[in-house]
Amino acid sequence: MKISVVGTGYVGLVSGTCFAETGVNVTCVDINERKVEMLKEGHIPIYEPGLEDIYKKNVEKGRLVFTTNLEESLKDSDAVFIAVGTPPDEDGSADLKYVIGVAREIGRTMDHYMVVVTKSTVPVGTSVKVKNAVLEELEKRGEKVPFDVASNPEFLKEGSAVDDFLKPDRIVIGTDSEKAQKVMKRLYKPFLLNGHPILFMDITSSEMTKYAANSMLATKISFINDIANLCEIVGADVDSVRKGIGSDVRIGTKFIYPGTGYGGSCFPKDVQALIRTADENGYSLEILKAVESVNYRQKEVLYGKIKRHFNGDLKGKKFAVWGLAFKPKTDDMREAPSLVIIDKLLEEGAKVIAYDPVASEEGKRILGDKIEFAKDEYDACIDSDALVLVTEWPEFRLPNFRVLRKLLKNNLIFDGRNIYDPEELNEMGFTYYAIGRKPIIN
Ligand SMILES: NC(=O)c1ccc[n+]([C@@H]2O[C@H](COP(=O)([O-])OP(=O)(O)OC[C@H]3O[C@@H](n4cnc5c(N)ncnc54)[C@H](O)[C@@H]3O)[C@@H](O)[C@H]2O)c1
Ligand SMILES: O=c1ccn([C@@H]2O[C@H](COP(=O)(O)OP(=O)(O)O[C@H]3O[C@H](CO)[C@@H](O)[C@H](O)[C@H]3O)[C@@H](O)[C@H]2O)c(=O)[nH]1
Repeated sequence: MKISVVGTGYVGLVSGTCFAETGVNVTCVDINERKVEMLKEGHIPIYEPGLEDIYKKNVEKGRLVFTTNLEESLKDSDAVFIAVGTPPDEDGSADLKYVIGVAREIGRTMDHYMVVVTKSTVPVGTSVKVKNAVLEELEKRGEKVPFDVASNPEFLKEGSAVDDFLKPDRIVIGTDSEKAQKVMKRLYKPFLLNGHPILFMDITSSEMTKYAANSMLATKISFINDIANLCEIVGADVDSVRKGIGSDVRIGTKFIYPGTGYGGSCFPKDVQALIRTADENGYSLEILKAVESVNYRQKEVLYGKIKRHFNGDLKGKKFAVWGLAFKPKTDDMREAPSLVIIDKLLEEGAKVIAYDPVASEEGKRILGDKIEFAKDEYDACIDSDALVLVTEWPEFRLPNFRVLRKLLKNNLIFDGRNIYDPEELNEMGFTYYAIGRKPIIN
């Protein structure tokens, strides 16, 4: 089979590469010439564990190619996947200009039957817009090229995108065409050998499934963050409570880790977009509105602890921030809690020196010389007043606390992800603040 994937971001590049891994011929298309050049020269523009190996292998085999020319990519394709960005518009709704722009270009250039698949996260009704955009362009050409549309939301997570794509929990396909179903079934069969299902449904339900899934996950996170804050007030330990509730299989252990609020390019914008869809349809999604406001508040919780510890005076203090990316194993800083915490510290006249194993370059691009960048996690702590852990990279989990005690001016740690053992830090004489747990004061 042969497919085109339009957009070579986290979703497009991972999807295209993983499809190539099954033997499909894949052409990845992007309008960003620099990105396409990089990819042609053997460099991946994003950090995603495991991607480089299969990218190199499939490029060598000639099954994975890159271009800026959509028309050329569509030649002989059985399907074209639209995987471009859908950033939030000013009012919170998803901006569809890139998706519809690509649909129009497909309509202008396609010359044989194919399935036009929307993989970007798009609100209910978008596949109809995609279909109409293609039809309008075909009409302008005065040609009748047959095609079907399908909605195929993507559920991969950054940091484990390749694994998630190769071993999905389920594949969701919305389409009303049997022919399109057959093409999609054929393409996805190699990923479902683990017995996980391919779920066919109507297009509207498929589009809704993506937003409902992300909103449910965001709700779990805001719920546990709210509970964590209450635990602190009443003297409970949220880590015990998390384990206590998570062992009930109806609740489950995943996505109930409290922290500094959810970030990234998906939850914040998708929760907002679903609230907006409901508003437009005369319905108010009360739970999601609370999820959003709890998350907004949560991003400032760690900063609040820092400010209170220093009795409101942060002027001239220096903080070592560990972790800039919105989560471990990615270089993505979109909506990262680190940005909120750093901004707040700088506003109060504090200095920040940050270290991230992968996102430091992205940090330099976004923050410029507003903060300093350390060469490693220990370097960041030299003469800092406190360590502020924001992103739980694996290499931050077991630092040498004896060394930290020597480097830091005060034995003081603010842990935004509850990764350290309070008792161990107490024994070592640290003052330790975490989320939803009693502080250790030494
Ligand atoms: N990042 C994730 O983890 C994730 C997971 C599931 C779903 N999604 C959804 O998938 C979509 C893409 O997300 P992403 O994170 O990969 O975005 P991204 O910003 O990383 O990449 C989008 C790419 O599309 C390209 N593009 C824009 N217009 C184009 C055009 N007309 N022709 C060709 N290329 C074009 C851009 O240059 C860019 O490289 C979004 O709707 C997002 O919500 C993202
Ligand atoms: O228990 C948890 C789990 C996650 N987070 C935070 O939630 C955010 C999002 O994390 P995660 O979901 O792992 O990463 P994403 O790459 O944003 O993936 C989400 O968004 C994608 C884009 O739509 C979906 O495809 C995925 O299924 C969905 O998990 C990050 O800031 C995490 O730190 C928590 O605070 N506590």
